[in-house]
Order: sequence, then structure tokens, then C-alpha cells
Amino acid sequence: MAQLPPVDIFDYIVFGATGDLTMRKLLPALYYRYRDGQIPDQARIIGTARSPLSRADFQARAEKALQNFVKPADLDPDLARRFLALVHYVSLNGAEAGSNWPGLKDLLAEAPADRIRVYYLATAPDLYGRICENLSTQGLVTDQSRVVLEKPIGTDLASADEINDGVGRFFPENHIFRIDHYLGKETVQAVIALRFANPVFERLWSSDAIDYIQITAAETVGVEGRGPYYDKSGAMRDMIQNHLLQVLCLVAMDPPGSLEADSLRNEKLKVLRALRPITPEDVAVSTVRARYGAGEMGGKPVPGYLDDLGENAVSNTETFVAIRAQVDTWRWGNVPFYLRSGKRMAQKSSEIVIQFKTTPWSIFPEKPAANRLVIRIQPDEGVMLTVSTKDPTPTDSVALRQADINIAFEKAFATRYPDAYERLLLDVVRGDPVLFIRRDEVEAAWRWADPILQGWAENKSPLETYPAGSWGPDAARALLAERGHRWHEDMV
Ligand SMILES: NC(=O)C1=CN([C@@H]2O[C@H](COP(=O)(O)OP(=O)(O)OC[C@H]3O[C@@H](n4cnc5c(N)ncnc54)[C@H](OP(=O)(O)O)[C@@H]3O)[C@@H](O)[C@H]2O)C=CC1
Ligand SMILES: O=C1O[C@H](COP(=O)(O)O)[C@@H](O)[C@H](O)[C@H]1O
Repeated sequence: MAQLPPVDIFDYIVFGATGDLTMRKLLPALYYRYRDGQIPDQARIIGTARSPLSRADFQARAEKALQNFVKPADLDPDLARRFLALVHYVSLNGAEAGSNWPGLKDLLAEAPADRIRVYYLATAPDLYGRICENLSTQGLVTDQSRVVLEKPIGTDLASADEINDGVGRFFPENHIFRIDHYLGKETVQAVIALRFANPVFERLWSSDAIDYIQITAAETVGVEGRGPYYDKSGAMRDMIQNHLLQVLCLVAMDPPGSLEADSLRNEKLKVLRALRPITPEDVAVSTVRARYGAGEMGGKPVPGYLDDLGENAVSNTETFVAIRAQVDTWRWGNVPFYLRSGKRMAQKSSEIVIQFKTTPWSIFPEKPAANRLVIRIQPDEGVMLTVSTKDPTPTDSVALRQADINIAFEKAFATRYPDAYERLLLDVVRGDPVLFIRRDEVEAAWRWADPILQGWAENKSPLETYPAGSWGPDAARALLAERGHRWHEDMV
């Protein structure tokens, strides 16, 4: 494998270091980058949370996280030991001015003052403003400091503004890295390469040739231990407002002038601003929301959402969303963009499906089927183009058959596909914002999502149920069928 260039020495200070995200994603991602020689031995990973842990306690938790979330074949004990030596811990309530800030200050002061500092906020977003204020009051925001904000930024436009204002008082916009881990996925970035490095696609990339587009992020997991967070969020705030809209932006945007961050973000912003509003009155027509009931996953019975939340739970939260969105631009005319995300669905599958139009006329006995381009974000990352070709069976006329041109990336490039966080965590150290979200993008996304959430809150469309292990409620199928369209799994 090509030698990857190491980044500069840094201190990564994680607020919320005992939480699920740090254990499941951040520490394993940093381990992989360390393993590949990109993290210098002088770098430090400083966990902070309120839990009163010693450094050794936290290192033991970090070790367990590596054991649980790094592939056993990739976990080298000697390397893991050296990686864990980079790990520190400070018990601290980030939201309280009188907490153990001296503990963090003293530790940071052991390194040169111009060392890169990344403050990664992996706590509930309503703490972001107060944590930044405390960092500033304590004199910990240096010229080389950046702050990373986890999603979701707020629960609507007003709360997002409050959070962005709270952080923006202490960090300039170009030092604020709003993370959306879908942008760190190799196959999401591959959309940019596919579109803008291959005229064969880009020349057809409009309503002239495209009938409709689907973007799906289906998960098999339920809410797991995250019920208290998830029930306040739901699929719209957890997945659609951020991850799926970002993917939609990359699919729908015009060519940026360059790969420079603002060039790309300006084009994404135009898409977000061109999204046709779905008013509370429209939600019954253009959206479907649902939650999973009891069902079966992998042949085993699983409980429904309410049982997953706990005894006597009451909830109006959706675990599944399907939306017919429109991008009101010259390029897209009336092409529907179907967005769908859900938990406890039949398969883990994130993909983009570009369904082309059929031929205007057929010289064959049967009308050729439309071409279809599938970009598989995960798992089985790759690209598949379905074309019509001649059926080789000898007959007295020309019969057609569909066949796939299929590129499986892992096989084609013989390389491991890194987790999205691996790329993004080091982009922050490099100070490269291209795969992060600018404030105006967050605002535009909420501006579109808010009226939908309002319509649902006013019960203007019913909360459907779907059995765990299925592809969602029948209403989601009907949303496409109205226009003669089908979800990918229903295409033969
Ligand atoms: N988990 C995931 O898969 C994903 C999570 N996110 C986002 O990441 C963030 C964290 O999520 P997750 O790890 O799941 O959440 P958890 O609830 O698992 O962890 C929250 C963390 O915050 C700490 N914490 C809470 N209050 C304070 C405080 N006042 N000062 C310092 N630390 C505090 C907790 O530790 P302690 O109680 O010891 O203080 C804990 O370490 C959220 O914004 C979430 O939306 C985004 C994408 C995916
Ligand atoms: O941000 C989130 O993403 C995960 C899904 O991420 P993926 O990379 O596995 O597709 C989702 O489970 C979680 O609820 C959400 O907060």
C-alpha cells in the first residue's frame, strides 16, 4: 500500500469520551490511522467526560473499544499498546465554568502552545455553546484550535441558529468543522468522481435522460441503547435532514468550479435552497412516516420500537421516513428524488439509484427496459449499470435481456475501505473543510425540514407501522406507485 503522509502533531480533545460514538467510531478510527503511520507518536488523544475515571481506567475502556470495534485481524497487540499510550483522560463537566478546567489546562500546557488542538464535541448538541464559552474563558482557544460539531446541529432552524451562534462567538467559521460522516464515506465521494470525471454520465445527468432518483439508507439495527436520544430525534432529524440531504446535494448539484471547499459548498447550498418546500399541508401527499412493530430479523423474532424504548413507553416518533422531494432547477425539472431511511429494515443498504428514461421509440418486439445506475454506498461498495443487450438464445427475432456492468470497488482496487471517520478526523487536523458542512447549509436543510416536522407534529399524516425486518410500510410503496415508479428492491 502507498505510504500515507503523516499529519502534524496534534492534541485531540474529545468531550463526551465515555460515550457510544467515541467508543464505537472515534477511537477505532484513530487506531487505524495510527496503524497506517499517519499519527505521530507525540500526538495525544485526551478524553473528557463527567465520569470520575483515572487515565488507566479510560485507557482500559479504550482498549475494550478497540477489541470490540476493530477487526481482530487488524488489531496488533503491540501497536494497540503504543496507541493507548497516546490516550489521556480528564474528568470534567464541559458545561460548567467551575469544573476541572485546570486539569485540562495543565495537560494541554505540557505541549508547545502552537500545537494543533482539535476540540471534538461528542456530547448532546445543546452543550456545544457552553463548552466553547468555557474553552474560551479558560484561554484554551488558540490560533491553532478547531472545533468539531457532531450532528444533529439542533432540532430545528431556531435551535440550530442558537447552537451555531453559541459556537460562532468563540470560533471563526473556518475553524468550525460540522461533521456529517456520510461525506467521509468513500463511495459518497465517489459520486463526485463518477459525475465529473466521466462525461458519459454527466452529459445524461438531468431531466432529459433521468426519470427518477432514489436515495436510501436502510439499517437493520433498531434504536439499541440510544432510545432517549432517538425518541427525541426520529429518522427525519437523525438521518434525512443531514446525511441524506448531503448525498442528495452531491447527486443534484451543478459542477463546482474546483474541489476547493467553498466552491463545492456553494453548489450544495444552491441545491438545498432549490428544494421545493413541503408545507405541513403537503406532508400527507409527499411524505410517509412510520415506526417498526415487532417482526423478524435473520429468522429471529425482535420486538417493536415501543418495546425497545422500555416498559409503558409512549411515543409519536418515526423510525422510517420516505419523501418525494423535488429540486426546482432547470436541470431537474420534475424529476422526483425519493429519499428513504429506516431502522429495522430488511437489509443494511445505503445506495443511490438513478433510473433513466426508456427509449423514445422501440425497433424491438418489446420495449427495452430503462437503464439503471446504482451507486452502492454500503455495504459491497461499488457501481452497477444495468443495460439491455441481445439475448443470445437463438430465435427468429432480436430478443433483449438485461445485464449488469458491475464494479465492486474492494475487489477492483484490492484495498480496504476505511470507515468514514478515519478520513474526517484527520481532515480536521489538516484544516481541510471540504467534507464538512458550512453553517448556511445547515440552515437551508432545516428550512426545508421544519415544515415537514411541523406537519407531522400536527398529525397531518398518519404514523404508519411496518414489521421489523421489512422494507417499510405499504404507504412507502404507494408513494412511488402513484407515478408508476418502484423502489429498487421491487424492480425485477
Ligand atoms: N452514537 C452514534 O452513533 C452517533 C452519535 N452522534 C452524535 O454524537 C454525540 C454523542 O453521541 P453518543 O456518543 O451516542 O452519546 P452518549 O450519550 O453515548 O454519550 C454522551 C457523552 O457525553 C458525556 N457528557 C454528558 N454531559 C457532559 C458534560 N456536561 N460534560 C462533559 N461530558 C458530558 C457523557 O459522559 P458522562 O456522563 O461521563 O459525562 C458521554 O461521554 C451526539 O451529539 C450524537 O447526536 C452522531 C452520529 C452517530
Ligand atoms: O448518524 C447516524 O448514522 C448511523 C448510520 O450510519 P451508517 O454509517 O451505519 O450508515 C445511524 O445508525 C444513527 O442512528 C445516526 O445517528
